[in-house]
This record gives sequence, C-alpha cells and structure tokens, in this order.
Amino acid sequence: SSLWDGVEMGPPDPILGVSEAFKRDTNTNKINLGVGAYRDDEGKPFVLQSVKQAEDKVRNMSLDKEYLPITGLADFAKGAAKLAFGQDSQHLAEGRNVTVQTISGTGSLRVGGSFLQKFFPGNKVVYLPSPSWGNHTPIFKHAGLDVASYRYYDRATCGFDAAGAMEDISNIPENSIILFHACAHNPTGVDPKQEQWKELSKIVKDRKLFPFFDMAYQGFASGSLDKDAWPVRYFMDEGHSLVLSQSFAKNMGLYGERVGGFTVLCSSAEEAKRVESQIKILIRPMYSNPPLNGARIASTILNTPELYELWLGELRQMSGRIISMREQLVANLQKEGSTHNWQHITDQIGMFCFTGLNPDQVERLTKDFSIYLTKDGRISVAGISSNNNAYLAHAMHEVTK
Ligand SMILES: Cc1ncc(COP(=O)(O)O)c(CN[C@@](C)(CC(=O)O)C(=O)O)c1O
Repeated sequence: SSLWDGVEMGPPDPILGVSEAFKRDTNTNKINLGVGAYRDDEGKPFVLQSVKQAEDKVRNMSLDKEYLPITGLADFAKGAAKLAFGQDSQHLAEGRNVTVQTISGTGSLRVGGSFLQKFFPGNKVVYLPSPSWGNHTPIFKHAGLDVASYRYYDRATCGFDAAGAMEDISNIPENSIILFHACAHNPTGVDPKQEQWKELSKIVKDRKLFPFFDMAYQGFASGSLDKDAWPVRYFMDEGHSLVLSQSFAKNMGLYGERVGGFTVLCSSAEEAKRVESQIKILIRPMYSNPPLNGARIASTILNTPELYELWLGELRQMSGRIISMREQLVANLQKEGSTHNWQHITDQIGMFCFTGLNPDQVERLTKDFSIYLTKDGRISVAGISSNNNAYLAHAMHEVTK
C-alpha cells in the first residue's frame, strides 16, 4: 500500500473548474461565461493601459527584490485605504485604520477570518448573504469561524429580497459577524439601493452586529469608485466598527498578480498600532510577506495623477462594455421571440448576471451549445462579446422556451 492511498479525488472547483472544462471543448462556437475575469470585445484578456504604463515606470526604477514588510508595500496600503474611504476621510486623517497588503481579495478575507477568529470578542459566526461567492464559506471555515446565512436574493423577481434580508438580519444573534458585498454582489449582480443600505445600517446597529465588507469590484460595478464604495463609507460615517477586504484583481485587471488589502477600522491610532502588531503575528507564519510586483504597479497607478486619471477612464470603459452587453443580450432575446421577462439582466450590475436558468437548462447550454457557466446559472457578462451575443441569446431562448 502507498502512503497516500487514503487521498480521494476531490471535485473540481465550482467556478474555476468551469474554465478547465471550457479549455477542453473543441467547438469553435464555445463561450466561457464561468470565471469572473474581464474580456474585451474580441473575447481577449485585457491588460489596462494604466497597468502597462505603471509597469514600465516600475521597471525603469530598477528596484531591488528585497522582502516587503509583513504588512506589504506601505504606499500601496495607503493608496488602497484612500481609495476605499475617500481622500478626505476623517477616519484616515486620525490614523484609525490598519491597512495591510494581502494576497489579493482571497488572502484578505483569509487574514480577516484569522484575525476575527482570534480576537473578535463576540459570536464567532459569519453570516453570509444567500447566495454568496462560493469561496467565502471555505475561507472562513479554514480560519476556524462558523458560517451561517441570511436571505438576500429573491428568485421570483431575480432581485434583492429586502424583506427577507431585513427579517433574517433582525434575528441574527447579537454580536455576530455579518458579511456584505460592498457592490456588484457575486453571484447575483443584485445590490441594495442606498435607502435599503440605510435600513441595513440601522438593523446592524440595533443587533450590535459586526460588518465585514468584501469590496472586490470597486469602480467596476458602476464605473464610479465613489459610488461603489458608498455603502462602506456610509457605515463608517454611521459609527460602525468594521473590517474591509479589497481586491484589485478585477478593477485593475491584476488577477494573477494577486493584489489586495485588508483593513481594520479602529477607535484610535493607539488601538490601530496594537491591532497591526497582532495582524503581523498572524501573517508571518501564514505567508510571511506579500509579493512585490503587483503592489508596485497598483501603488504607481494610485499615486501618479495622470495614471490614476487614465485608470478612471478604463474603469468606465470596462463597466460600460458590460452594461452594453447586458442591453444587447436582452434585445437579442426579444428578437428570438422569447416571452420571458429578462429585465433582471439589465437591472443587475457588475461582473455577473444571475440568469435564473435552472441546473438542467445550464446543462443544456453547455452540452448542446458549448456555453460554459456555473451550475447556479451565473454568467460572467464580460465573457459576452458583440459577435457571440446573438448566439448566446439564441441558446438561452432554446433552453427556456
Ligand atoms: C466577492 C468576491 N470576493 C473576493 C474575490 C477574490 O478575488 P481575488 O482573490 O482574485 O482577489 C472574488 C473573486 N471571484 C471570481 C472573480 C474569481 C474566483 O472565483 O476566484 C469569481 O469568478 O467569482 C469575489 O467575487
């Protein structure tokens, strides 16, 4: 017998496994609507001009390859915090934030989970929206936290289940942790309206819940960095204590560079120093210190005015293309003669559209049309282009008529 006889074949990842299946398909019409990675209108991965120019600048500095501090590149962390909270944030001015560079958003959620597992004085249970990003549950469980859920999505309207969410959140045990997607909810593309965020803030305060914001798409949802960060800033201004995960994978197209940040909002600069010291103690045995390259690129964009402006334009370009793909898809479905109401496709926002297709219909899209998407009917809208939009609409009509 061999040492690893007991190791079974594990299932493919529900999201990343879709891309693996897509790669194996030889059909020239195949479309990958699985992983949430932006594609241009030719279906190609998109390296932003601002990223290319920042990378050239970094290269010309002939920097060394020394270790970063455990907390990462300081200029990046400062830039990430300013991006999230706004340049004139009082909280930043008072030095009450601890912001460390992490291994993208996943790494940020993981560090956050470990920090809360060790130091959160309340109920060590994270309440996730139902549904949420598939990786949230294993990330928090691996960090030693329990996970539960609150109603979020209304299948009947393909929209926000405001009544269900408010009722469930009102019943969450006091002093529990509640996770919110700051914008561009994954997988549904459904975000609360500002008025509903204000109600959520009141309930969270009444129930003494601790908000964990996951902001993986700032600027990518609406094209506006400030608009997308509004819920986080509102909660801070309402006096909530909170933690925040940021990813620069999507809004800077730095997917494989693994650029992210984790922030704890503290009550004083003195408390921030103690919290930072303990986060360093958690990170050191986890991965010691984060990678150089992506953080240098992101920091250069965030701290060079003309690159920042160029980036703002590219954010609007990416979010704009996604919105036009949504509009074209609904128009093409109508052209196909579909009698379903597809309004949710244009009501939803950000990288994803929760189509409402059931697993059988998803299965048929893949089997009969070589269209790849996750079983829950989520499609990454960025995978749609002007030349495959009509084909997708035809296939969706065929499996839903
Ligand atoms: C809500 C949310 N948080 C965090 C992350 C983490 O991304 P990062 O570690 O790459 O920064 C993702 C990425 N979700 C993707 C886009 C990719 C994935 O599943 O890993 C998705 O397809 O859902 C996400 O959707």
